[in-house]
Amino acid sequence: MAPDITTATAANPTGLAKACSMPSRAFVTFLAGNGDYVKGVVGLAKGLRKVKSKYPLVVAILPDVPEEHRKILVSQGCIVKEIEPVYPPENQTQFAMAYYVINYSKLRIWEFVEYSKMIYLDGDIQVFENIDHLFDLPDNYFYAVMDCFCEQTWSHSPQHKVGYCQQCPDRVSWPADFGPKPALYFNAGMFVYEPNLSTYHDLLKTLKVTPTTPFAEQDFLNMFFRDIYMPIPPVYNLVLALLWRHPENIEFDKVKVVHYCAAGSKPWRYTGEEENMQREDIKMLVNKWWDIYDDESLDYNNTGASAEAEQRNLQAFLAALSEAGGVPYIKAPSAA
Ligand SMILES: O=c1ccn([C@@H]2O[C@H](COP(=O)(O)OP(=O)(O)O)[C@@H](O)[C@H]2O)c(=O)[nH]1
Ligand SMILES: OC[C@H]1O[C@H](O[C@@H]2[C@@H](O)[C@H](O)[C@@H](O)[C@H](O)[C@@H]2O)[C@H](O)[C@@H](O)[C@H]1O
Ligand SMILES: [Mn+2]
Repeated sequence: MAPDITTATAANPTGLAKACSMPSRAFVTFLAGNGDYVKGVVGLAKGLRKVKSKYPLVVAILPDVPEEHRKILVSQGCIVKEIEPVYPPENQTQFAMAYYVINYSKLRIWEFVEYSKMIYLDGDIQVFENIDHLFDLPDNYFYAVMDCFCEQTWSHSPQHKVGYCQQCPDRVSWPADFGPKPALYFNAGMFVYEPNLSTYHDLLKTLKVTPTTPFAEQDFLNMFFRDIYMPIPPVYNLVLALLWRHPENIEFDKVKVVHYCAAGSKPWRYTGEEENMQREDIKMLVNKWWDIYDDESLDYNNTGASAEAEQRNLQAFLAALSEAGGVPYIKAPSAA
């Protein structure tokens, strides 16, 4: 019986991942608009290549991402998947940043069930050390790094008002008359998850009846996954504010993943004018991001990865064809 050869895609070049039920894994990020976040995604693609990750980068793009940006992403070896926007119920609240409304579209990545496990990374994240081992974390949990409530962006929240932060729960204890202490809360710029259709439909159904809140999909994901959320160390998602809010929680030299989410810290927009942006550690991290972005040796077409990928795909396809009773397949000697 010939294997069910599904449509070959960049992620599944021989269309055989399903037929061979290979557990496939990938990093995934999200890109919207025709602005400069595409630079963030290119930087991320090159950073993952620099750390020799075994897994591809999928980019979930909204329809408003222009063809020119899509071509750039494909030329950098990304697997580009267009998604439809997800809109929250009508907007009953002021988002911490007006553009956060588009971030609900991130929920579409639960539909990517051709992958058994994925690591989501914001486009303003850079991976400076290999984190492929996170794919081996036990299934059925939602792994992410705890956020911080100390920045002005949290001024709307009761915890900010009393000076409570989960990063240092003993500094100011949670007031008894505020009711139960809030559940641990993660930053949604990076998380390890398993795509799943029933979870996906449950997310969309629940969203329809959930009032919007200042941190948009991040608040929603924290509510939805609160029972299976498993905190992982901040080295996997350094929310920059921790450098000045909770330096005692950070071993700077051990940081593997940096999240350029503090105001003024997006490397491709960096001017150094905003608060904290003249710190030596911030300037060093912004330069490290640019070193990767500007490194042409990390471009997909310069790394031989593309030629290797083509050879691998051909071998896999011929093996499958042979298995399916097609042409006899004799493994070619490795070119190397
Ligand atoms: O105009 C935009 C705004 C956001 N994003 C994507 O949405 C993510 C979340 O937004 P952002 O990182 O700016 O939020 P922050 O982490 O800074 O709060 C970004 O990293 C991008 O991947 C995008 O592609 N275009
Ligand atoms: O749409 C809501 C966004 O909320 C989060 O960003 C915030 C949050 O981390 C605050 O705690 C920080 O103070 C702030 O700087 C930062 O921008 C996620 O990084 C982003 O991916 C996205 O979910
Ligand atoms: Mn971000």
